[in-house]
Amino acid sequence: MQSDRRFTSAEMHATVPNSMSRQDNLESFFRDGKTVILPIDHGVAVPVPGLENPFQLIEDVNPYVDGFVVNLGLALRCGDLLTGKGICLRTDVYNTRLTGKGAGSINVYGCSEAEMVGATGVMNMLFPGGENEEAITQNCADLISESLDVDIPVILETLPVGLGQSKHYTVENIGFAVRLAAEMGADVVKTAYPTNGTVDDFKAIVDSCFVPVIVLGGAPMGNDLDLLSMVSDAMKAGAAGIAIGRNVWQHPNPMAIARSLSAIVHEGAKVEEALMLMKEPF
Ligand SMILES: O=C[C@H](O)COP(=O)(O)O
Repeated sequence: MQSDRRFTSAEMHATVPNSMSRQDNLESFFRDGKTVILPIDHGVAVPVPGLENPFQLIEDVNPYVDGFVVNLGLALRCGDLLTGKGICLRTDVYNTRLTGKGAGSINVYGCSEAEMVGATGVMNMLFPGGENEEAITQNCADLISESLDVDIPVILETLPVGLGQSKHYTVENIGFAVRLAAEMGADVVKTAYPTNGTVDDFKAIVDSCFVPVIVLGGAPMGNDLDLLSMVSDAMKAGAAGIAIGRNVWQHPNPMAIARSLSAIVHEGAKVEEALMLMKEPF
């Protein structure tokens, strides 16, 4: 029952200082140097069929996921569901409908809210070349600056122009966006696999980034082969893992696709093996 997940009023107002080092916080997301993160923060931006019961989803995919990206509302109501996982608090709202100016991102929370919910990371959007680039870039800088005081690592989700702008996700633009995020001080850079990019193209991007790079999935591909191949290519190129949301929780079988993605990321499974695994019982 969702109501079981509500904190009491006292718990909701209890700020728990994060006493872990920045590195320990960062490592909460990684297993053997790789990570499978499930973002479930999309409710601030797009319709979310598949996320009606996030509590059940968290339980279902738990064995295959190392960390979650959540908004404050859910983080406050998850109780101990996220225990043992990396918890990344989304600190901006990226609903373009709120800004009315295309690529939106408004900083709404910071590291104090992250501490309140026991988060081990925070995440903001960075939209180089986007309409609100100036404010969004400054928001990211402010978040990074604040994070240095409390040692909570920052994952910057860096996407040329904005969310869902795949025609702008060229090798050149993704390369710039990734490097920009790293230069600004991101601990981890999350981005899209470049449109029409080869493994070598992405490898050059990852190699020229001095912090781990993880890839997102975008809108549902509707094709397991395409999704698993993209992830396999990203890992071959040296990515540190994935933060794939809609292609998991809007998949007809979220547990199965999460298990197959984890097999590629953590066990180096080939695409064909991961596809076969989709058919295995649990
Ligand atoms: O935090 C949410 C990510 O932007 C999106 O993840 P996704 O594109 O894999 O659904």
